Amino acid sequence: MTNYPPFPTDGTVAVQDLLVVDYKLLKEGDQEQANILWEAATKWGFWYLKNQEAESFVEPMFKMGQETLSLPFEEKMKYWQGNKGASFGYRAAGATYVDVDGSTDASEFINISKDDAMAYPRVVHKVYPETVNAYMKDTVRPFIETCINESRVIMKVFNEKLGLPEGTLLDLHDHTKPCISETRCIKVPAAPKDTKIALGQHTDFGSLSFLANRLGGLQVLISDNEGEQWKYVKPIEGHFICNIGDTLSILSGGILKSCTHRVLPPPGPQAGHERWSLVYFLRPTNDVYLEALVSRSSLIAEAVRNAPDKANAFPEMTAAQWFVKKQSQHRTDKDKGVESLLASGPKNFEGSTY
Ligand SMILES: O=C(O)CCC(=O)C(=O)O
Ligand SMILES: [Fe+2]
Repeated sequence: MTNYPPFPTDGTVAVQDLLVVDYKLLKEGDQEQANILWEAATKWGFWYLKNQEAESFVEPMFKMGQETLSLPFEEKMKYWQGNKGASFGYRAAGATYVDVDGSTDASEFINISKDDAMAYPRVVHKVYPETVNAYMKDTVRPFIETCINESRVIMKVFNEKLGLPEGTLLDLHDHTKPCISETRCIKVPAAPKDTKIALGQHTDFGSLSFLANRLGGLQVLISDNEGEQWKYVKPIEGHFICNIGDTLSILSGGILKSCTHRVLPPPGPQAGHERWSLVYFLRPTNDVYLEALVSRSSLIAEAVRNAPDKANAFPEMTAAQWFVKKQSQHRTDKDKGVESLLASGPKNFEGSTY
């Protein structure tokens, strides 16, 4: 991919240093790495994963994303994710509000379901553009499979540290069952006009996210003695940026942290470059009921006892139902049909006026 200018490390922007977990050692059972992972996941919910095994698929995944998102708008809208809570397929930039003043995001996605990639050419949920299908067997599927394998190593550590019966978290994320896990390739156009926020603040819905980005822009909301502060996360080549999402935080009674984050246009000398990022979102199987696993771990039971406000905040529905609810929030295209969106054209979706 392009040779980008460096991420600014001269103190002009606030940067959050994340702990680095060595995947290779973690997989071999190294206790020190397990402790680093646990510290990162319980304090901040974000960490770098080095020596991860999916790196050879990252560039081809970006190529797939570039070929797909450079298709004409009308063509991409044939694969629209819709506005009824589904996620798989194409999502135009500007689909969500990022501020109460009505400004919208500037990120365009192609989302590919884990179930569809695994079953390809059989269709489980959705059909995709030819530019995706051409990469399905040699790139998309092995990328997802590698992320799943890595998630299993990480989940085993969490399972043990949380004192859960063996295999509990793996069962709740059984990759052979239907679920809403997906991979996402994201484009933010070069210097979107006046855009201050490329992707609005959010927590990830699912359990674990594996993110590869080349340019800065990702910010995490950190609370410390000085209060709350947005800090950039510096992309490091070959490293995934991993984070905990809401469902794993709920299941663990809040012990594992789901950290709020957002994306700004790239900072400093990186400004004005088109920004690409890639994520695999590992989510629970559809039927998992979202509540803390208090009856299976005394540690989780204690955490919930100590934070009763959190205990009352459980969604009281399954992962699949809650996802539909979350996906429907803050949408700009709520009541619009595909015809009216096509008639407005992509201009309405480019950049924001915030
Ligand atoms: O593009 C990034 O760096 C982060 C994307 C993200 O947070 C998301 O898609 O949920
Ligand atoms: Fe996110």
